[in-house]
Formats: sequence, structure tokens, C-alpha cells
Amino acid sequence: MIKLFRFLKPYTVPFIAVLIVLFGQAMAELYLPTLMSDVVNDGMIKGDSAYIWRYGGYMLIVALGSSVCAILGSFLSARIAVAFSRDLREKVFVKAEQYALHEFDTMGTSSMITRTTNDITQVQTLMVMGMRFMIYAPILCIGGIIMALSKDAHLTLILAIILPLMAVTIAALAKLVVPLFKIMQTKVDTLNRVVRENLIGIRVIRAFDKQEVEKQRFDNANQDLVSTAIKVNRIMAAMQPVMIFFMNITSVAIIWFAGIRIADGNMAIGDMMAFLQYAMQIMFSIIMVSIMFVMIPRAQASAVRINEVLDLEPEIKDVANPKTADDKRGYIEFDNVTFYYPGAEEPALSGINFSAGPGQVTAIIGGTGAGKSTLINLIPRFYDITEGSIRVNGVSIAEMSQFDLRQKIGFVPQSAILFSGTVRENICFGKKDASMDEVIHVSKIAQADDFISKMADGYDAEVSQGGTNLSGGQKQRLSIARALVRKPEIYIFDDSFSALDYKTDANLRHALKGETQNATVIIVAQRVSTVKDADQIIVLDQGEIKAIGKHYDLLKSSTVYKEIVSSQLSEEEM
Ligand SMILES: Nc1ncnc2c1ncn2[C@@H]1O[C@H](COP(=O)(O)OP(=O)(O)OP(=O)(O)O)[C@@H](O)[C@H]1O
Repeated sequence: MIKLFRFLKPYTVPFIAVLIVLFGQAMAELYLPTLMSDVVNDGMIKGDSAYIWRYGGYMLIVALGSSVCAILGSFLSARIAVAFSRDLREKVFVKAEQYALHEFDTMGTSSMITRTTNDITQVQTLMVMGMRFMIYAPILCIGGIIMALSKDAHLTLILAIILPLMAVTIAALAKLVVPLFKIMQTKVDTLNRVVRENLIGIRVIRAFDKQEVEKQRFDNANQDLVSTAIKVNRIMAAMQPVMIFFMNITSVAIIWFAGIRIADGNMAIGDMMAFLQYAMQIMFSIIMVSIMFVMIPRAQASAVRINEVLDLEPEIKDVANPKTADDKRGYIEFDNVTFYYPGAEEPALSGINFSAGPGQVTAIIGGTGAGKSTLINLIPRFYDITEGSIRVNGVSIAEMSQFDLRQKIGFVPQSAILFSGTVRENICFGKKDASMDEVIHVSKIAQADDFISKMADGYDAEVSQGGTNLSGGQKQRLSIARALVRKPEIYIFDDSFSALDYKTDANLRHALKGETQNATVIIVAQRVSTVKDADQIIVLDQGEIKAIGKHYDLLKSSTVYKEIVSSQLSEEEM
């Protein structure tokens, strides 16, 4: 957790201010019982009302000062902690944005959400308490002991017996509760995962009538978290009466023994009253510190999880002096590329060699799991290759900046992901400052203008989160328009026409031809009709290129291609 405190640096001045005002509060509170004892001993007992008024006035001023310090301390510490967690959330988010895809898989999306929200809140809560009590409680405790000793050294023997007993009790309770706090964070993770899977997969769950099963799964995760939380709260709840018991027994013992000492003439009444207050202050500060210590392990577990996110160095990084690749446009070369997914024993792709250039359409076809998506994911450098090299415009993509590389690419993923916002905003995601004419133009090419115009608000119609108010084909067309609006030099379509009917698919490809005639187009497709006009077709099977060529040549030369074609077209069509 200490590692995270480096992010407090911008708040050094308010942090020091917090320490100063809380020091002031502690000193004021330590002074009050002494003033009160003076009022009792020298004012009330001697019947000196002027003294009572004067010292009563001092007491009021000191109490007021203490309150002002307390308010300022709370205000400043809350502001620092909230600003600190805002900064931390931003750092975690920015870091996560740099992760390679498999690093996301390692962390887990739901765990990333818990880490960005709940875990940071745990650290924030501890930080508020820490700032509040870190300096205040020790001063109150040590100062209280010194003042109590100065009032009556004999009576402090009571504290010498009670305080260790209290410390042992707190330690025993903490030993029970600390491991439970740690477990709670992982249970929050599990609950988040179940909720997330259910919300995303709600249609599948309903279609398969699995509501009851999923409800049970949720109940189990929920109950699991609740039972741990109940255990923790039981122990924490037990702490309060136990501490009150200690405080009461201390008060009784002090009054009893002080009574004897007052009767013997060895102690003044005012000193007894002050002693009692110091004893309460000492005990209160011990309770505060112990509550903080009990909270530390939970926040510590959260801090470890936050540090895991911050310390994970993204595997895919820009080189120190990235090269530009602007001498040519749209040239892609795969040179003996082999790729293993992290941790996989078999390569997903091996010995891939091909090149593609501007004005050329390259189609990739193959059975499911052949490695088509993997291949095109390597071009924007979503993964780093294991062997060989991939060059864009003659420059290895590992030597270019990721920003530069991805600026050159219009990527349409397999599953169309849209964001909440309007249709226009979703299309402009590809180019922030695209004009309305550009948006309409690309929508027409993507065969989206028709359905957008029919929507109540047209281009200003709202797309719900994840695009759930659109059909699969409509989503695909919007994500194609989003890629087109960038006017990139390389287009990558990952099975992006699969949800379109044959007619729309044909119209779209026809319209695309004009738009992309100077660009390099790579199309992954399952349908032969989508790929057969391509300038080159790459036939992929089990991560290897089995053949490259045009449709008619491949029909003669490649048995794998022929099998794919014959499974889709009749003898006559072939
Ligand atoms: N993130 C991943 N981690 C590990 N292995 C993966 C990952 N993604 C894909 N694979 C594996 O890599 C191989 C190729 O998958 P890929 O998604 O590239 O196939 P595909 O040809 O695009 O299939 P489809 O047409 O079904 O989409 C498969 O064996 C798959 O299990």
C-alpha cells in the first residue's frame, strides 16, 4: 500500500495542513481536562466565581479551537482521499487501455471493474481514517498517559492493568477478522463476474430457459459474500460492547480508588475528574487505532490488486524511436510468420507468407478455428508474433508506433461493437471531425443509410449500450461505416458481412469497390460468394496457408478450397 502513497505527492501541502490541524485538535483536547480540573479545584471548591468564569471562558475557547481543527481536518482529509482515488482510477484505466488483449484475459474484465471501483474505495476509506487518526490518536494516547501520570501516578496502575487486557482482546478479534476481510474482496470479484456474465448473456440464458440455474448461481455467489460479511460484522459488532465494558470497568475502578485517595486527602476532586477524562481519551485512541489496523489488511489486499494492474507492463510497447512508414501506402507483407497464443503449446499460425498491396482485395477463407481472425489481428499488432516479421509499407510493425500503425487501418471486427450514443457519434468514432456529408456518404456505401433514415431521429437516433436496439446486420453495417469514414489505407473486414443477406452483401461489396479502389482490402469470410471476386484468396487450414490464388485457379489446384466451395455451391454454380 505504501507504494500507492507516491500518488499523494501532488497533495503534500494539504496533507501537511491536515497533520497540523489534527495536532492542534489533539493538543486542545488534552488541555481541556486540565482546565476543567483547575475550575473544580481552584474555582468551585474555593467558591471563586471570577476564577470559574475566566477558566470556563478559556475552556470554551479551547473547545471551539478543537472543533474548528476537527472540521478542517475532516474536510481536508476527505478532499485529499477523494482526489487521490480519482487520480488512481484514472491511472488504472489508462494502464488498462495499454494492455494487450491477452493481458485483459489474464486480469479478467470483472476483476478489472472491481479493482477500478471497489478496491480503490477500500484504499480511500482507509486513507480518510488514516489521515484522521494517524497523528491524532498517538498524540492523544501518549499525551493522555503523560497528563494522567501528572495528575496521579498511583491511579495509572489501573491503566497499566486494563490497557494490556484491552490490547490482547483487540488483537484476538483482529486475528479472526483480518483473513475474512481479505477473502471478501475475492468474493466481490466472483459476484461481479456472475452478474456480468448474466447481463451480457441474458438472451442466451432466456433462450435456453436457464434463468433458474443462473439465479441459483447468483444466489450462491451472493450468499457466499453475505455469509463472510455477516461473520466480519458479527466480530466487529462484538468489539463495541467489549470496548464499552472495558471503558466502564475502568471508570468504576478509577472512581473507586480515586474516592479512597480523595478521602485520605491525597488527591483533589478536579484531578480525579481530569484523570477520568484522560483515561477515556487513551482508551478511545487505542480503539480508533485498532479499528484502523483491522481495516488495513482489507485495504492492503485491495492495494495489492491495484498495484498488480499498475505494475503489469504491457507486452506490446512502442520502441524508443519509432519509424514512420509513409513512403508507400497500403503494402502489407507477412514474412514467415509463426504465432503462439500466450501459454499455448501449438501455434495458431505457422510459416505464413503473403503480401497485399493497394487496389488489391485479399480474401482469407478457411474452416472454423483455421486461424483467420488470428491472422488479421496480427496486422494492427493486437498480439506480437513469435517468429518472422510483418511489414507495413516496408517497415516492421514492431518498429512503428502503435498509434501510427492503427491510424492506417480501418478495422471491422467479427462481432460489431457499438457504444452508447447516437448513430452519428458511433460512425464518427472512426473520425472525430467527420462532416455530415461524409457520414451520409459512408453510410450509403455501408448500405446503412436506408435503415438509419427510417429511424425516428435518423442519424441522431440513440444507439443503446452495446447496440441492443439494432439488428445484427444493422450493427455490422454501422461498424463498416465507422471504418470507412477514416479513409484508411488498409481495410480489414473480419467476417463482417456474415449477418447480411446475399443481396445486401453483394450491394455492399459493389459499393465498396469504388470507395476502396486505392486501398488494400483484407476480407475474412466464410461465404464463397463473398471471396470469389477477390484478387487473391488465401486458403487457411489449421494455421497454415494451403493455397493462394484466384477463385478459378484454386478450384483447379486446391482440394481444401474445392471442398469449401463444393459445400456451399452446386456443381453447376462451381
Ligand atoms: N485469445 C485466444 N487465446 C488462445 N487461443 C486462441 C485465442 N483466440 C483463438 N485461439 C485459438 O486459435 C485458433 C484460431 O482461432 P481463430 O479465431 O483465429 O479462428 P478463425 O479461423 O477465425 O475461426 P472462426 O471462423 O470460427 O472465427 C483456434 O484454435 C482458437 O482456439
